Amino acid sequence: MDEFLLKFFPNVYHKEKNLKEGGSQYCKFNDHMLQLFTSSLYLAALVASFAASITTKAFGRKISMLIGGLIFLIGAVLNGAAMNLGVLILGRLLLGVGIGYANQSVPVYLSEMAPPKLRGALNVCFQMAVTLGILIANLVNYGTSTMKKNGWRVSLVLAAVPAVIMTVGAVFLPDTPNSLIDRGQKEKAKTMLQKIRGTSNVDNEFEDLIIASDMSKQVENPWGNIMKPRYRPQLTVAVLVPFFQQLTGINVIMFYAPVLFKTLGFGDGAALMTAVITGLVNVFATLISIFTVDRFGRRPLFLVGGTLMIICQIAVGSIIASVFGMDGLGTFSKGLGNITVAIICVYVAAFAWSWGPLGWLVPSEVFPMEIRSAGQSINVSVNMFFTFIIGQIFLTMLCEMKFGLFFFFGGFVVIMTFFILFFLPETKGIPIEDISRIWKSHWFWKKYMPADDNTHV
Ligand SMILES: OC[C@H]1O[C@](O)(CO)[C@@H](O)[C@@H]1O
Repeated sequence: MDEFLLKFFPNVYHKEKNLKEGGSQYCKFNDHMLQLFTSSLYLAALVASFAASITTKAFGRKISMLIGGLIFLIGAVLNGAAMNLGVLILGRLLLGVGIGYANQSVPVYLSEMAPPKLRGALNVCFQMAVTLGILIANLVNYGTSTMKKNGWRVSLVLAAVPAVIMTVGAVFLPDTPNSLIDRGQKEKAKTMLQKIRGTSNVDNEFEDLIIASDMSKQVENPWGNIMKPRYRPQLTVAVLVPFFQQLTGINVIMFYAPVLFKTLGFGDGAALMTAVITGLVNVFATLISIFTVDRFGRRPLFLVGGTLMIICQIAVGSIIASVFGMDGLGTFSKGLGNITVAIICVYVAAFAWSWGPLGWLVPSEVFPMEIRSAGQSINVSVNMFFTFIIGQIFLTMLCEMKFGLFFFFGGFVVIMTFFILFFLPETKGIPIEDISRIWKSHWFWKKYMPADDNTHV
């Protein structure tokens, strides 16, 4: 929104206005402060996810959600009231801390509360909520962009709504049985398990939870443990899957869709509307994942999604190259602009049934108990780190690499699709306690598996 740019990023505003008469389209939004504004949130989230793992372990999942909600609320209010760039970025950092706490505690909470046979679908619901949030934010931006004054303030302060829901919700949510056992409250844990399973017959599951908790307490140093050769496959997944998820380039579309569409020559309103369309596609394609992930498995979703993404990235890169060339001079015809948006929608859909949800699901289901907490922290922090990197350098990359940027991300999707093909075993339908057998029978990873070792089962 012009009013926002003029107030906080006047350089970007003037550069954009001057360009209306021509000049390179690739660099008009290249501004380090604008990128810092976008990406500072993820840096804060990365640091907070480690703090959250300590809070979550010591005080329970709901306390972490409560802290996350409250800090997010303060961030939203600061952002809406910001009078200068410093306060704006401070608010953004607090939003990040809230997100770090939420990302760490909510998936753990969900998977501990879920009955085992619903765990996959419920886990994908986490990403479903992420995509719904993005869509609502895009709609809010579309609505507030037409306000004469202070549209940006309304847009930013409305982040307080989910913050209040989360804070109040956390007060009323019960704690998970796993967390209660971990904190020595066995009786309470059993009553809770009976309540959430809807039956008094929970002895077997309760026994398993006690054993799992005892086992995890025996592991003195999960961080040292996860570095052992026998956990190499899991460590590889915990690092590479979130890294690859971000290197699909999805957040270029999610963060900068309006900017990208403006670069393609759409007006302000049309650019925001197009961002709403990609947001809708994102939500509906995530639904596809919920309904197919336990039927077809993870690998087919990854492989079909990856292949489609590669095709779309090559197509978008080629179209932009043909219109803007190397010097960034040129204008999109209406027809070609629409075709480009359609291709971007296919790309978003392919991501939303594959790397989006599976980027969270797959790492969370491959760790044996004794390294689960460490593995999950690695997963979240690698994800946040690369979200930060992409947020921080995208506008500069677009300016420097031009249309080549799309080939750059497309190249990464080629690599990750081959990684899935050769190195990721199928985890569909395998009970989490038996998960180590997928590595023992894998052509590559079996060499890391001690044949007679059962401690990690
Ligand atoms: O749906 C897109 C969103 O999904 C994620 O890749 C994972 O939650 C986010 O980084 C991104 O903004």
